[in-house]
Amino acid sequence: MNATQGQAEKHEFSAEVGRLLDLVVHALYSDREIFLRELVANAADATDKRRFEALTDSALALPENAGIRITPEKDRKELVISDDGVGMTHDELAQNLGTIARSGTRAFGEKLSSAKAEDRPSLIGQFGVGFYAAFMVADSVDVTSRKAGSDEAWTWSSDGKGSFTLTPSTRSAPGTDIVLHMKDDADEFLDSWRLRSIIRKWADHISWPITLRETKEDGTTEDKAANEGTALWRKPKSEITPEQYTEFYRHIARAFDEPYATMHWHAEGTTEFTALLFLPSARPFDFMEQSRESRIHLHVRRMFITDEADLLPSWMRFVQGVVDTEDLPLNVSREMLQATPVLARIRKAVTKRVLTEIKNRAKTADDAFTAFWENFGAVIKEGLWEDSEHRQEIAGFARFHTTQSDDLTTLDDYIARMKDGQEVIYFLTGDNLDALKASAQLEGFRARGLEVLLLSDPVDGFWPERLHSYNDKILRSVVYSHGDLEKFQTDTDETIEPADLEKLVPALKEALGDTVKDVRGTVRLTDSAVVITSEGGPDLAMQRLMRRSGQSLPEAPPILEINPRHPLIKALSERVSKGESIKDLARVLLDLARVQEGEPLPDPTGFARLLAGLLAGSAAA
Ligand SMILES: Nc1ncnc2c1ncn2[C@@H]1O[C@H](COP(=O)(O)OP(=O)(O)OP(=O)(O)O)[C@@H](O)[C@H]1O
Repeated sequence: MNATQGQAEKHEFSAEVGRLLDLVVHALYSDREIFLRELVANAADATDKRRFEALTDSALALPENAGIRITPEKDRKELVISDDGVGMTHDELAQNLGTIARSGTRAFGEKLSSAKAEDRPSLIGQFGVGFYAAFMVADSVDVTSRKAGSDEAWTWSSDGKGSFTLTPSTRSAPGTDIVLHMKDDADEFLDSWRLRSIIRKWADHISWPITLRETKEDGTTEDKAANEGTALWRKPKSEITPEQYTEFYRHIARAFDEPYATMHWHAEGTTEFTALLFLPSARPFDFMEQSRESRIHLHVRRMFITDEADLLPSWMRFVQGVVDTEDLPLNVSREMLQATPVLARIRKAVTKRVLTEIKNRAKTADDAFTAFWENFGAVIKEGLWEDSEHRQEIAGFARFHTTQSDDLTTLDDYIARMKDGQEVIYFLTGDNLDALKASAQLEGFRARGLEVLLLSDPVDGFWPERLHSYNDKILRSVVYSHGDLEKFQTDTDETIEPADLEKLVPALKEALGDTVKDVRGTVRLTDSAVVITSEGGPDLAMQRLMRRSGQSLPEAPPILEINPRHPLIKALSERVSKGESIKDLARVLLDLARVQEGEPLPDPTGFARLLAGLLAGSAAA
């Protein structure tokens, strides 16, 4: 199986692979055994893939005894992992094993290099380091692969130090052999008992047979079954221990945490299926960068079919697990999967069950649910935007930050705390929680004891437009709610005489020209002098978000609102009544409002110069 003929081509690893390899090998020493989990999972994926492709091309059919073979060669200090999977071409070997395609992998490298040593194993747990984990135990690795449907085989070889070679090779049948030339200190992974226990721990549920070559006392060898391969979800609940559930969850999610919730049930009736689903208790670190599709595994009569059947809405994509049905044929094609009503029925039932589980856990309102919400709330809120069927239910258990306290609140609790006469659930959206808490937009609401929801996840810019109302209470941004403020008393503004705006407003309008849409007095401010806002359409925070996500929006000048009780506005008003110019001050005032709102300045240098001039004047005075 090793390369014997032809010229070796030398290739350099992409820079990221080099760095990742270095990190994986040096940082994760204590968790070395997961190399086997990663290689066996890859072998199983490749075998699944070939089985699926053979449905439409019988030439690719798997051999009768298809499986994964693990062979320790103690004398040669080699460990060989072979599969009958789909295999890789020359280009696929170079691409898959020489570059990093997933952006998450890059982020992983960055996170790992900055993590404390004791946190590293759990990071690796959250992330399948994949094939490169082999270099934790091997000085060098040879991968010989023949693509199903092709006669050509190639061997990829590397010592994991910057480059790899590709050499023409031979293999009697399609599939892949991975030969690990083990490090001196990795002998334990050539022992059958050790290998067997790792397989039991990590790969027991893989439905392909895994065999382990064992040497008998007389020196002959025997391939012995090493995994149980029974589908755990088919066993009665009473026969499954919590540890087995956890191990299965970790296997299917490639995770290290405990499941937060385990849902295991058998449905009978119009559609028959068994489901074993989990809510994770930790968020995979690259979760927000992963694709938006649910990855629940669909099996038909125990046989893995696909993880692309979209069995749950994408706002539930954190759910992990398996659905196994009797009601589809084993040779179900992708087209059929999309069209069959069976899948639609299963999807409905499974979604309902997960929703009920989350709702029940939300009712307990304990720390575990808060942690769950902190991990996945930003994704769940996508459902408020796109899942019209469940929108109100999601709103019922969603949690929010507010101006009231540091604890998260529900909308029901917010409503219970509403002031007499308050009809509206107020919210403010923005980029981050601290900036929101300090926003000038909140001053008038704070002064009147009106609680405001603080929404700082990117998705918060969108869903309020579709939720409209909850329990007959309208949701509205504080940016568009200043009219409501007149209805509520505050004890701060009575004592200070407001400035006369009659001359100031036209003077500001003249000084600012078409850089503003309007200038007006406001009651929404107590501490700040000015605020900018927009009228109708998306508010300024939303406009910024939309621009950042690449949408082009027409530039609309903002409205400048001024606080008649602020000393600066009073001073300006006096200047105007004395007939003095406020041209420069007006421009600084507008830019100050922009800075406060987090808006970019159109002319930062001009602003700095003007401000320096004004400061020089006041410092000299
Ligand atoms: N035994 C194999 N047979 C066929 N292709 C393989 C095999 N092992 C790896 N590959 C290919 O190489 C790619 C990279 O493997 P690697 O384990 O590094 O990442 P991954 O499996 O895509 O992701 P992860 O392991 O991080 O979940 C795989 O996606 C697959 O295309």
